[in-house]
Amino acid sequence: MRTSWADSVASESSFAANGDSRPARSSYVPPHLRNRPSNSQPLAPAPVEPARTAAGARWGGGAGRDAGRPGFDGGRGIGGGWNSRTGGWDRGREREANPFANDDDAAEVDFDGQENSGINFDAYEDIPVETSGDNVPAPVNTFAQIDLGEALNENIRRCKYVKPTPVQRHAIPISLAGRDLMACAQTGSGKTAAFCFPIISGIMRAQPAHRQRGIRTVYPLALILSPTRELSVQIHEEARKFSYQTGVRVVVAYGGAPINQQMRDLERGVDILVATPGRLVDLLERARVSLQMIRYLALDEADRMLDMGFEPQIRRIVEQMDMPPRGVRQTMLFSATFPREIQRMASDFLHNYIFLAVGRVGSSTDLIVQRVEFVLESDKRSHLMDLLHAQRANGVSGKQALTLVFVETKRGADTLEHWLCLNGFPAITIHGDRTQQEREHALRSFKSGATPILVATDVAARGLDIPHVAHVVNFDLPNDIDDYVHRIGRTGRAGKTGLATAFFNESNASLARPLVELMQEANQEVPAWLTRYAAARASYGGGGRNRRSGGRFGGRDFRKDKFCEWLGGGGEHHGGGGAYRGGGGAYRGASSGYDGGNPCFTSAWD
Ligand SMILES: Nc1ncnc2c1ncn2[C@@H]1O[C@H](COP(=O)(O)OP(=O)(O)OP(=O)(O)O)[C@@H](O)[C@H]1O
Repeated sequence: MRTSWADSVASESSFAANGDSRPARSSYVPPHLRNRPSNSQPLAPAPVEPARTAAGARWGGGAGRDAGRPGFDGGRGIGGGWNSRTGGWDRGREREANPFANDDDAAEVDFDGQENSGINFDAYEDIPVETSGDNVPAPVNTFAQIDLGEALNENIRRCKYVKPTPVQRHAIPISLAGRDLMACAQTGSGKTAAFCFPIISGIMRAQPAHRQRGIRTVYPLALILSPTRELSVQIHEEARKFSYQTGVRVVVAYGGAPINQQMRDLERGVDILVATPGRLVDLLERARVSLQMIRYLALDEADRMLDMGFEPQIRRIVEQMDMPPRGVRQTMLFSATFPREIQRMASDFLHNYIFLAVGRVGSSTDLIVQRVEFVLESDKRSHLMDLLHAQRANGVSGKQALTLVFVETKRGADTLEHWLCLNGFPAITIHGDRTQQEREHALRSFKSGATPILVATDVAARGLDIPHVAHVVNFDLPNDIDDYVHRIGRTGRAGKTGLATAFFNESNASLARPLVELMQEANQEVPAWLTRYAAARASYGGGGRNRRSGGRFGGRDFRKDKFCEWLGGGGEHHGGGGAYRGGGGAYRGASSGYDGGNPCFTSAWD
């Protein structure tokens, strides 16, 4: 049980905001069950009807993009007529809570004095985009150019999305054409919608599938996997907005929350299942979920999902259960980073896929001012204090801007939080030793501004879309440059600007070189002392662990490297002998061979 001052302040303010005098812990409701109408009945198990979501009237027949995939009923082709679908919610459409209901409340939170320049996707206009693969569908410029269906278009309007972001402009037509996709695009650039829109629209337009019947087993049509519970909750919330009143039902399942509740929710019908791998395996083993009907598989933060920690679970889910094989299902992998080794492994899951790279690695970093300061371990706390004081002094009415502080260990997070609170800075932590309730409470308290400093381990590094984060501090730098990219990407999202400060010392020497290169690519000012560190490292041949996932771009299709190897010219690309590849010149020089004369791949510049 948390007892810190910050917690009590945050909990009090959140109770007050809810007009609720009961303590949150005793009234805990999992996030996916919130926002239901207050008079909704307790969730009694609904009559089990596994085929229900497929049974309603769906789109009329016609040749669809899935037509070529065995096992799929035909859907309407793109541009076909749209009818009202009454599948997922046909027995209780009136009970579908409005997922936009809380948006106005959120807008009322007073973030005066914090950076909020509004959505400015023009900032991404001149971002280079590269695609490779066979017959790449052309990008679109507007949502109107894509026939997503009126209900989904209405939700796009409700989300206030005026035009698609670069990754959406390219990825949506690719996915709507039924192609497998590996997409690498900057943090905060709208990847969630890029995979959700085609899935929702595809389910809406397809003929009802003949689903299996099981006693209590459900048969989702789409599976979205993400590495953390909070990210799954966030994707679920987004997907519910996108699918509001479309008849497509989205359910979330993640660890740390009561499984019985999640099973009851699943029994009410599921078209799209958003899940963390561990909880999904549990549900599969209990035969509560079957993957037999999966048409769409999306892995968010795909490089993380396929790294050593998660790979066995993902292989089990995708290859060893009852999911249709690649080529039959459609598979979409998304991340801001895609190391080459992971791409190679990921290709096991894909069929004749298109690789899409939008911008540089972490290239939202043009919007994020990156600073690196040399700070000895023993000076870190006082240095942080200086930053926070300065920030408070600069904020309107002395308010603390939302600041996310990354540390390496869970223990480190707790001690830093305690110390900050003792020194008058309201802080709260999120890490793997906290209960799920504590984790969700911490996020809510931070998002609302009640506790403006969140001390986090890498559990909060990926995917979380927290508006108004003004400053990310890498109190402890990560060992891997890709982790740095994701961490700083918690600010400077959706076209806004942000600030990222890193405390660097001897113990981070292995990161010097990739950090310098990343900063140079993002037109950041690199301190001379850091360049010297990087040069010293290079002369030792160090930095092998931190192979960047691409040079100028968010990623580089590893198939092209393979092609160059075959031509006998691959050495340069790999920085031979395991040394960090890139260093600017060698890599960039090699990229001329990358674009030209490759008979296997088309390459489109945007
Ligand atoms: N077309 C759009 N117009 C306006 N806002 C958008 C658009 N698409 C997405 N957004 C908003 O941009 C923000 C970032 O989107 P999202 O979380 O999907 O980014 P991401 O690319 O998945 O980031 P990360 O790599 O950190 O996971 C969200 O608040 C989302 O609502």
